[in-house]
Parts: sequence; C-alpha cells; structure tokens
Amino acid sequence: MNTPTATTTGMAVRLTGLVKSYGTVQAVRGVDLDIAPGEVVALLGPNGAGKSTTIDMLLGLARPDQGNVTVFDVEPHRAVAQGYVGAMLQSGTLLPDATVGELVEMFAALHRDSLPVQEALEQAGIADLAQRPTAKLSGGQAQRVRFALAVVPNPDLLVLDEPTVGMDVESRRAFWAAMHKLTAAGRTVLFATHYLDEADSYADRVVLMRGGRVIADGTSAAIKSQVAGRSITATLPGADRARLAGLPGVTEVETRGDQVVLRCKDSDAALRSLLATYTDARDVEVRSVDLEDAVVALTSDAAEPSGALSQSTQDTRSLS
Ligand SMILES: Nc1ncnc2c1ncn2[C@@H]1O[C@H](COP(=O)(O)OP(=O)(O)OP(=O)(O)O)[C@@H](O)[C@H]1O
Repeated sequence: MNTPTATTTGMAVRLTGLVKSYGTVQAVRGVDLDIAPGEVVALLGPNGAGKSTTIDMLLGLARPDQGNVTVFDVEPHRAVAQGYVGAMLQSGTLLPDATVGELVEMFAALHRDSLPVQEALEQAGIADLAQRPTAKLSGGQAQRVRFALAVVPNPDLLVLDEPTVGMDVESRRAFWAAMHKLTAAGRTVLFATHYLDEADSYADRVVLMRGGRVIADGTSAAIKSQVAGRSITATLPGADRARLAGLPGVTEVETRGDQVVLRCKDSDAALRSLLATYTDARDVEVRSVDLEDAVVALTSDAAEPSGALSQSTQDTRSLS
C-alpha cells in the first residue's frame, strides 16, 4: 500500500471566510474550516446546504467571491496539479470512447507519482472491468471508475462528493473497505454524503452545513450530544400531533404515516403519559438519539438560526 508523499506540509485543508453566490442565491455564506492531515471528515447537510459549492471551491473549480482556500499550504490548482488531491465528484462524464483501463491510464499519465494502473483498478474493485468501454458501465460501476481516477494520482487528500450514490449494498461495503486501507495509511479524506450511517461509521469528524454555513462541527458523538434526550417511536393511527406535542417531556413530534416519533427531554414522563393517553399505542420503542435524529433536529426549520448555533459549534469542536 502506497503511503502519502512526504512533500506536503501544513493543514490539509484551510478554508477561511468563504463566500459564494450564484446570482441571487447565496450558496456559501462564510465558511471557515481547517482539516488536519490524516483526518477523515464527513460533510453533511440537507440539499442546497452548500456542500458541493464548498467542495468546488476547495478543488479550485469555483472561485470564491470572498475568502481564501489553501490545500497543504498551496492554492487549490497547484495542489491538484501536484497530485496532492484526488477528487470524485457527483457529475463528471467518463470519456465514452475509452475503456476503463485506458481512462485510468490517461489520468495516471498526468501525474508524476501516480499509482500503477492495475493497483488503482484493484483498489476500486474494478480490475475485471479494465477492458470495458466506459459507455457500458452501470451507475455503481461508473462510481467505482471515478474512485479509481481519484486514487490513481496517489493523493494525500481525497475529496469525495457523495461517493457511494448508485452503489448497491455490497459495493458500498467494498468501497468503504478500500477507503479504510487508504485512511489507515494516513490519507486525509473529506466526503459529502446523505448516508448518515457512513458518516457515523467512517468519519473521525462530522461537519454539518445548513444554508451555506457550518452549524456544527465535531465527532459524531459530540454532534449527537447537542441534541439531548431520547426518542420514542410508536404506531398510533390517527394520532393528533398537537396533543402529542403537549405531552409532558416531549419536545418535538414527527409523523411518518401511522408511526409517530417523539423527541423527548424526559422520555420517562413522556412514555408514561403516552401510554396513559393512547391505550391503543403499539410497537413502542425508546432509543437514544442517533446521528440522523441529530442532523434532522439541527437542520430543521425549527432549529435555532445558524448564528445562534455558532457558540455550540465551538463547544462541540472542543469535545472532539
Ligand atoms: N452553478 C450554479 N448556479 C446556480 N445556483 C447554484 C449553482 N450551484 C449551486 N447552486 C445553488 O447553491 C445552493 C447550494 O448548492 P450546493 O449544490 O452547494 O448544495 P449541496 O449541499 O451540495 O446540495 P445537495 O445535497 O443537493 O448536493 C443551492 O441553492 C443551489 O441551487
């Protein structure tokens, strides 16, 4: 297994005061983020939070209106040209006339210290697809080819925008096993995802964006602890949301068909009153807050405005 080069220095990523608008849309509204070498960071947030725009600026694909980006102390274009960075983006058409092997070969030729093509193909789990024209790939296979293109420069930093979209369960597992080998060798990884289990399982640190800002930043455990309490789920056909919200100990009510989810600051009191009020409640479960609960709570319209969360962001970071 190749290890990161010894030539890079400084913070793997340093984003300072980044701002970016598209017309009247303020996509990114003041992002500060440092990522140390060797960290594996998940970037989370609802659609339109500004994750891809932040990644585009980090890779030099979009120019910030304000603020500064450095990658291993140099500006993004230089970092990419030097092969310090490998990226896997959401879009990115694969050259349709090339085979997978030819395409990876072409990418390898662009970089001085690239991996042998066969090794990149093996890391991406697509050694058997080397002769396949890229136009004949399934969505999940195309994602793995993009991963091979990201790793072939033998980069110190991998930036992955929703890397496992379109992969089946087995491919996702194989992908993360390959990633684990890369991170165990000391590489830095920033990945955006909507699969919160991936963030929970594979990231050292979770950065949560909403409305173009970072609203929480810390370990998954620290993010969860920002949303205190437990959840009660129950099957309760036709339950009245307002009445549920009025039960003692309940802070928030969510309904999914006949299922209700009660977020509670005092789950004992909430459970007692729920069972007393709704004697027909079924499938009742009490559980600790998971990362999904925390992300939903922190990014929902009912959450505090992002400015008000910035203090807790600091607190959370210091916990990690
Ligand atoms: N090229 C563009 N032109 C106009 N608006 C854009 C452009 N790129 C992004 N936006 C807008 O900027 C905002 C942030 O988008 P961005 O793609 O960065 O969010 P995201 O967090 O990556 O979302 P998703 O999870 O859906 O990929 C959105 O409102 C989006 O519509």
